[in-house]
Amino acid sequence: MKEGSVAVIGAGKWGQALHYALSQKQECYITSRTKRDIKNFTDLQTALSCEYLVIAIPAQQIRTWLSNHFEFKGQKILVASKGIEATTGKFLNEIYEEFIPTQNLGFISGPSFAAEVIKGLPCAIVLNSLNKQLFLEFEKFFPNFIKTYYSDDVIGAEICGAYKNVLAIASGICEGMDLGNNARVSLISRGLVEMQRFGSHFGAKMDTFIGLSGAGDLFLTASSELSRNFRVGLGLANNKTLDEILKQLGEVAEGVKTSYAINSLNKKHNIYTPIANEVYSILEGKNPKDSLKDLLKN
Ligand SMILES: NC(=O)C1=CN([C@@H]2O[C@H](COP(=O)(O)OP(=O)(O)OC[C@H]3O[C@@H](n4cnc5c(N)ncnc54)[C@H](O)[C@@H]3O)[C@@H](O)[C@H]2O)C=CC1
Ligand SMILES: O=C(CO)COP(=O)(O)O
Repeated sequence: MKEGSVAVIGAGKWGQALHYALSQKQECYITSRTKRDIKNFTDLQTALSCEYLVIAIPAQQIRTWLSNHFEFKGQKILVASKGIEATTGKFLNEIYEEFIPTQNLGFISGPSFAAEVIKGLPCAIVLNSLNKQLFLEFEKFFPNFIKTYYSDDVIGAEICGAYKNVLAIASGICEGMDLGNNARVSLISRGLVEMQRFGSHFGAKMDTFIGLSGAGDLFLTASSELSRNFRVGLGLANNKTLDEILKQLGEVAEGVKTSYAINSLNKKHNIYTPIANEVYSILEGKNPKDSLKDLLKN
């Protein structure tokens, strides 16, 4: 293993933005399935031989990718994806822990649109790990335009990052239906309460929901067309089919599959999640106008 070396795995929007950020202070490799014209692009084996890996592949592909390509040789990992595995209802930390010791795992959360990070615009994120030493090692790779905070609430960060994508779809639907600012902000506020209720069931810490990982990322994603999930919501409100919307998007919108995961988890654990339920139902064909009526019922 090349000591001190850093690589990003996955050259989508977020992988490329993180590669740009992490290249400011040191050399940083990047790899993906198809070759890209990016500085320090390398093959997978070279990337996997680095000591520090930042993995930015979509949540639903992680298990297969780890099974097929990854061999643990002591690498330290920062997970950059946001989502819940739809087939199992597992949070991303649970999947990674099947392959990698907990002490070697960290998770990025917080409001951070790739499109702004890649321009070097300032932002603040959280690096979540049960191992504070890991945070200290990764922290020094981040450039001056990114402020990094530490948290040991891995499960809280994972739930916030995944749940806010579903709420961003809901907010996009609200915007697409022209329901006004009062409606959108009511939805976001009640969404935060719902996300907290869901998270507390799984042991997330309350503080996480009012910080960058929770309210921060929710406010960002649920209020901007820069969010792919928000744009999925806009499309649904305009009666486009999900297939059409995703084809046009051409990038991952994690909230779609995560809605299915949350739908299974809230049924299994009997958690009251009215907004996520309506997003799931709309994805399954319910008319958004009927969802609105149901959400407004006292
Ligand atoms: N774009 C953003 O602003 C942010 C994205 N994220 C999260 O980062 C993750 C990735 O998102 P983006 O890069 O934006 O998506 P994207 O749609 O731009 O790119 C996804 C990339 O994943 C890789 N990939 C897809 N399937 C794969 C497989 N089977 N094996 C290996 N690699 C595969 C490919 O390199 C592809 O380009 C998502 O979980 C997303 O929620 C988190 C924070 C910000
Ligand atoms: O997580 C994000 C910003 O923090 C990106 O959100 P979208 O995937 O909805 O674009």
